[in-house]
Amino acid sequence: MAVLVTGAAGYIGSHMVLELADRGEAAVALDDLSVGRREAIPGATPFYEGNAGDAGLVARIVRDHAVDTIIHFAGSISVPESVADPLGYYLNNVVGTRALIETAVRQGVKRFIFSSTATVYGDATVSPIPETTALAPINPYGWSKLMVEQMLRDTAAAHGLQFAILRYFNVAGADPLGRAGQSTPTGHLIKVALAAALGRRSHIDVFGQDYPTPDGTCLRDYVHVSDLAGAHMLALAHLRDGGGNLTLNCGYGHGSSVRDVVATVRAVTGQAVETRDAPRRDGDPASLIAANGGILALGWAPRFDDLSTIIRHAWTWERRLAG
Ligand SMILES: NC(=O)c1ccc[n+]([C@@H]2O[C@H](COP(=O)([O-])OP(=O)(O)OC[C@H]3O[C@@H](n4cnc5c(N)ncnc54)[C@H](O)[C@@H]3O)[C@@H](O)[C@H]2O)c1
Ligand SMILES: O=c1ccn([C@@H]2O[C@H](COP(=O)(O)OP(=O)(O)O[C@H]3O[C@H](CO)[C@@H](O)[C@H](O)[C@H]3O)[C@@H](O)[C@H]2O)c(=O)[nH]1
Repeated sequence: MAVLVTGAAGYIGSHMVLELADRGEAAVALDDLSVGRREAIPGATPFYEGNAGDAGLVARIVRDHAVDTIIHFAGSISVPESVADPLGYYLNNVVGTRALIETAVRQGVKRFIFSSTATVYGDATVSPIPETTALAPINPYGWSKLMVEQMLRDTAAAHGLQFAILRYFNVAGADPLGRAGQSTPTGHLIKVALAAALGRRSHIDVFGQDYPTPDGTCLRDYVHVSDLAGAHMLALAHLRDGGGNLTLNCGYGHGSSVRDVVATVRAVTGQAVETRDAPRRDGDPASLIAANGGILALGWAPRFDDLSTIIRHAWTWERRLAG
């Protein structure tokens, strides 16, 4: 039996493929390479280039590799881009995923693990945010993820598909052994700040300085990508053992501000990173910090819960990419 990883050539998917290989699991990789890079997938892992919403292709992969679990990372991921292009986001994230879930059901796939996001909480009024908090996204990206969550619950009730919905907070860092990292283009804060440290940007913009947070900039719960891959393995083991369906936050339970991140980037890299105050960015909630009792109860024991370590691993990767 094999695990199909969609979006496997992307940032988190490529770390998941490594984690599965490290644990001796059979994995198959699918990515349309719209953003991801073929080189991100280890040569030994079977790779298919195509769309996760292509029912014919996915059915063939499921049959040829005896896929019993799909871990679905493929999707469009940028909050500001979703504000500018909502229909593109609903097409890729909702319409495409609907087709994938239907193929899973038709082909008898047992389990589906879905990349959701803290963005489903919108401007949450509690911190840290428990999974039971009212869901009220404030941007199309968050809505697209929430729609898929609902589809999964309804499909599970009707057809018995097992699911784990994992709501990631801000994923960051890189494989500690240097085998993978964030190669896909992104406006994520740590990537942008490291580009400035490398001299590839003159400065970084700080979007908004008047949020209701201790230093006026947004708070985020930065979670190491390898710890996140580990959380998926726990969810998979739980479902395999016949455990109930899961909806769980994945974060460490504490936040860092934009200014904290910049200060840590300066400390880790030894470079002066210039910041410029800029207006708020559309669709940004002030604070997103996980209540993580659920994933901890599953046995999650994070290894890299430290912003300096996260940034150090990312810095090692960025310097390697820069050649
Ligand atoms: N990075 C984060 O902080 C974060 C936080 C919360 C949730 N997520 C979710 O995690 C998942 C992975 O995110 P990432 O950071 O690795 O993004 P990424 O852009 O690096 O990877 C996504 C991959 O999916 C591929 N892809 C996109 N649409 C596709 C399609 N229709 N068919 C096949 N392949 C397709 C892209 O080529 C890319 O390789 C996404 O679903 C994202 O919404 C990410
Ligand atoms: O050049 C920059 C880039 C970002 N920020 C700020 O830094 C914070 C983090 O932004 P970013 O790294 O872009 O991540 P988010 O917008 O928080 O979204 C990420 O984290 C979400 C979960 O919390 C995921 O759902 C998304 O896919 C993922 O992009 C926000 O306050 C931004 O306004 C800046 O000030 N300057």
